[in-house]
Amino acid sequence: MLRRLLLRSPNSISQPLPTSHQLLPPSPKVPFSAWIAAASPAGQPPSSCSHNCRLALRSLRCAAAGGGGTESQPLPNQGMAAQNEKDPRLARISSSIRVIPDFPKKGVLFQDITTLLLDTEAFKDTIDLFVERYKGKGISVVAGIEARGFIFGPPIALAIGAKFVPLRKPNKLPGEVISEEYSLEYGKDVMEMHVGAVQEGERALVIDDLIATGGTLCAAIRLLERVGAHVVECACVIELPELKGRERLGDNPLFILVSG
Ligand SMILES: O=P(O)(O)OC[C@H]1O[C@H](OP(=O)(O)OP(=O)(O)O)[C@H](O)[C@@H]1O
Ligand SMILES: Nc1ncnc2[nH]cnc12
Repeated sequence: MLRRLLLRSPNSISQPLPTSHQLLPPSPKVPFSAWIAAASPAGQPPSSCSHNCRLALRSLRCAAAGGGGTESQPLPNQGMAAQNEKDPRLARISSSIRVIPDFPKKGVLFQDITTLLLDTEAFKDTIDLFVERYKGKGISVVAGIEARGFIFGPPIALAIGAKFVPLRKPNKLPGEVISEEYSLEYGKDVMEMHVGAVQEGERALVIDDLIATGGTLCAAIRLLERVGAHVVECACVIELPELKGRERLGDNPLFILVSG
């Protein structure tokens, strides 16, 4: 699915990485240097941002189902999300994410968070936004999805006083596991979790970098629910709304920072 035409940047690590989320190139097939020149200055949202990279800090449409937290520890609803959309940190986060067309397959617009990780302020703001939302909410487990959920999950877990549980690709965890198969935008995969890592009744947060079709997060939820945990919310840096992952999650709450 080709949603927007962007130029592919070179893979060479000697090149500075462009840090523009959803930045439209001057025209297709212009040289890479022209694309760089069109990028917004560091820390500034691209001029197209208000239209092309709408910032979204949404809680979910299923909040009414009560999945957003316990009655004593409610998570903010959509009203709070609208207020947070004005948070200036979101523009920097959005503009620090690089978009690469046709990776790993033709038609996929790949949202590359490695450029966000190079921007120390944007990376810190990303973690802070999640920590501000989840601290003091009685969450005892942060479950991070391999691979990119392993980047964002551990600092959040440490900051909110929860344990970190890795949800891994098959045959990576050495102990006894439970497994769930799931489908992806570009393939199929299996997710595994160590038996005994999460206890019945624990309150879990699921972290990943991105929701596309939602298949990955659904598999994570199934794993956690199989052992009797309560998934308080799923949280991602990026949502690709056109792939309707939010709908696939049904009543499970989803919190995201930016929309791709
Ligand atoms: O919403 P979905 O359609 O399920 O897709 C989202 C998943 O796809 C990406 O991971 P990927 O499977 O590419 O694995 P990787 O992080 O190990 O590269 C991304 O990091 C999410 O985990
Ligand atoms: N478009 C995309 N960018 C980055 N990761 C993805 N995972 C699934 N779709 C993706």
